[in-house]
Amino acid sequence: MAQRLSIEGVSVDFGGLKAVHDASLEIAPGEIVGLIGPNGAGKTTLFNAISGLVPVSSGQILIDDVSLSDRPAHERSKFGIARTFQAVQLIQDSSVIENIMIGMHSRLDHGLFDLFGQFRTSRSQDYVAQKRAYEVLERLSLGDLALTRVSSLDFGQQRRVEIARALVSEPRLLLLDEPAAGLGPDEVEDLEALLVLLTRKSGLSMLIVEHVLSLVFKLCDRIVVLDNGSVIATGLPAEIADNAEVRRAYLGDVAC
Ligand SMILES: Nc1ncnc2c1ncn2[C@@H]1O[C@H](COP(=O)(O)OP(=O)(O)OP(=O)(O)O)[C@@H](O)[C@H]1O
Repeated sequence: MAQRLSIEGVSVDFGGLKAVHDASLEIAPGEIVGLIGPNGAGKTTLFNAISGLVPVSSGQILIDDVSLSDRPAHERSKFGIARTFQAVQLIQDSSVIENIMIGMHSRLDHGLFDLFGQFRTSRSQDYVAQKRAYEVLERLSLGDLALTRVSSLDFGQQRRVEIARALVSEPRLLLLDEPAAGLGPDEVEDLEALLVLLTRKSGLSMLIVEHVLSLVFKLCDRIVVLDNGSVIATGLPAEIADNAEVRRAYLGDVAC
């Protein structure tokens, strides 16, 4: 099923600060797009606008031709959007499988409230949810850790669990906010292999914010560069690496 994300002239203001200014970008079905730029450029704010955590001041965010602007965050997952956060946001005292099941709520039938307003899932829904959660864990080589408490996992494994939690809602567009932050070189390689597997084999689209540029330049079909809230360049990785304005604003002499 087609799923094109279009961001058209989006601005996000915080009081007098224009965190994002008139930004436009597109992600075609199956495409992997990198969003890079210096600290404070507005990358996370744009993610938050797409996932409905901050309102846009102007502009439009569309999935195919449907505007998401007036839809609250919990409804956006029904349009096939899922995300991870810059800081790991797992319940440390709970097991891996319990954390994964939390990500399934967007797919369950929210009509099932009992007379006292308590949310109920039927036995068959519980079964389907658990089966799906185990499938995703297996896909991410986390099956053996399903019953392990999150606090006893290393950081790389916790990042993987976060991705698994985003995937159980069966998204068509995955937004990853700095998935390589805090990982060592070997873990970054593992992450790259995982992301290739998740996208290229299944047609999942991805928008990835990342400061580990070697990962972005290897993985992405296209790269969008934000600086001071504005898109200053969009292009193929080789074009971005050669772009004089991007080098001045962000890349400097970093080898890509
Ligand atoms: N909730 C908020 N209220 C006020 N200002 C904010 C808020 N969130 C972000 N900002 C400001 O908006 C600007 C963009 O921040 P944002 O976190 O989106 O940048 P970023 O590109 O993700 O940076 P980094 O690479 O460091 O994560 C910054 O000046 C930041 O201080």
